[in-house]
Amino acid sequence: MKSKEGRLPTDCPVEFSQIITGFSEEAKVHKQSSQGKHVDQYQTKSPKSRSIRQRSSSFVNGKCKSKETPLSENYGVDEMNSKLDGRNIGIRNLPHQRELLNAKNGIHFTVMVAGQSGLGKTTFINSLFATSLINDNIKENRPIVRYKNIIEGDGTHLRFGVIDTPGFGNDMDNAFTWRTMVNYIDEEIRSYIFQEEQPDRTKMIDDRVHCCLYFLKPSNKGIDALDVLTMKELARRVNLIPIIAKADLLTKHELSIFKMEIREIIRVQNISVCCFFDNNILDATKDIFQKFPFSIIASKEYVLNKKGEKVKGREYKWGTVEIENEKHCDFKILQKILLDWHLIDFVESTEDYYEKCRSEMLRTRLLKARDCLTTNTVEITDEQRKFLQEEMNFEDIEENKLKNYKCYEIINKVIMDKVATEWDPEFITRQLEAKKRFNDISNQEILKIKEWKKSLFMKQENFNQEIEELNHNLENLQLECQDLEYRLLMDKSSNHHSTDSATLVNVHIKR
Ligand SMILES: Nc1nc2c(ncn2[C@@H]2O[C@H](COP(=O)(O)OP(=O)(O)OP(=O)(O)O)[C@@H](O)[C@H]2O)c(=O)[nH]1
Repeated sequence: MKSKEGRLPTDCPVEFSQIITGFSEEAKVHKQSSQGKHVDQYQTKSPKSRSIRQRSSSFVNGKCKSKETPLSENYGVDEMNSKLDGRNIGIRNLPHQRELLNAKNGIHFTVMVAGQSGLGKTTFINSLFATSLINDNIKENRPIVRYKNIIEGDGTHLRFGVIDTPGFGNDMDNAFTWRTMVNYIDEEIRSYIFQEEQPDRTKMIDDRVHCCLYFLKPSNKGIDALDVLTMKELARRVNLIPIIAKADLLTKHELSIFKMEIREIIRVQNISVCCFFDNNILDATKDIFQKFPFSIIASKEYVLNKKGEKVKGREYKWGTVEIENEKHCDFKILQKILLDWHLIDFVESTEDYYEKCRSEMLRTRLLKARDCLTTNTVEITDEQRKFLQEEMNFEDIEENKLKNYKCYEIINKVIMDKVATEWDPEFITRQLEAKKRFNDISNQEILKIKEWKKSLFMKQENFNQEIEELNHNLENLQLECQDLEYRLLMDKSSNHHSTDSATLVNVHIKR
């Protein structure tokens, strides 16, 4: 085995090769059989490799199709199988061909580690891959950090990616912290959909997340609301595996009570965790379900166990815990699930989810193209408008057949990225909050204006009253004036009259 790319030291994969023994042994089988010698897939020397092979081909889309029965028996077409040059041909050989194809193409597997800061995500990943993939001394100050590596062996390769979410939940306001992870998962799916539309698909980058390990605080006080909300959102998009971190901080009794509590919260909150462990599958995995949620102890230190062996673990005054001891924690079983038993299931189920997203996305692009005719949110040319009006039938989009591609061309990645931002719950909530704040402020201002108007009206009324009083006074004064004038006239006229009569008297006397 050799390693390229990433930070994995070249000597480390020796341990890693032990972890993925099944993977490399399968690769050996592929090599031998491709050289012309038939190797019965159910008769390989390693019983472990045999069980892996049986399980891998048993699971399709997360459901059990057939357990150990060869495909040909299922279909009753044994007669269709014949031998040519010592090699099986026909339907019996199809699963083998499929495995050859997988080995040739290699497997992409990306796991995200989420959960609140300081729960041992980095330590766990380094323990899981038995290497220092993530350098915990130089932690990057970004919410999402991606680590990539390739393990090659016997003609096949496993490209694995790890997405770390350092510092999750450290913000003052964590209401939308989960969006960073969810946006990342959505963006990778969206990017892959658009990459598939490119003419050259050989250089496609597949960064889709296949599984998310969610680290829960070891406590006997339930789960934080932030964890419940984040798990709910993640579980809608990815295979979610909740795990109890730092299980060495709980006693056996506390751990079993906490496990029951988590199971109950997950049930009540309707969080759809990874479905490979449900009860319609093999007994071995049924047993795994009893262990769910897995309790993990991680460590980068080596300690001496009771037998004096050097093992990865943690040392306490009361004793030593070994991370790979199944009696101490579920580390080993989780490692087998991730890198061995269910590796193919994770990839297959992600493909299923991807297909749903892809068809949903294409449908959305058609609807968005239809909206171009009624709204002007997307700028289109006159020619495009004419095409949408005359050539497209938006009532029955299936009828348009290949004409739909013109709509996909109009509603491109740039537009869909904008749509994704507009549909972002954080954006919508912030927008609603801003609208509410605006309404509150404008209501307050309207109230102020109303009061101001009211006081103006009152003032105006007072002024009017004053004016009325003044007018009234004026009128009275005018009346008084008139009266006085009249009296004056009267006085004058009476004086005049008396003067006239006095003059008359004088005239008479003179005569
Ligand atoms: N007791 C105990 N301590 C652990 C365990 N796993 C990790 N630690 C310790 O917890 C501390 C934090 O571990 P990290 O791996 O850096 O935690 P993290 O989740 O990656 O932290 P962030 O990157 O800040 O999100 C380190 O001192 C580890 O040694 C465990 O299983 N048990």
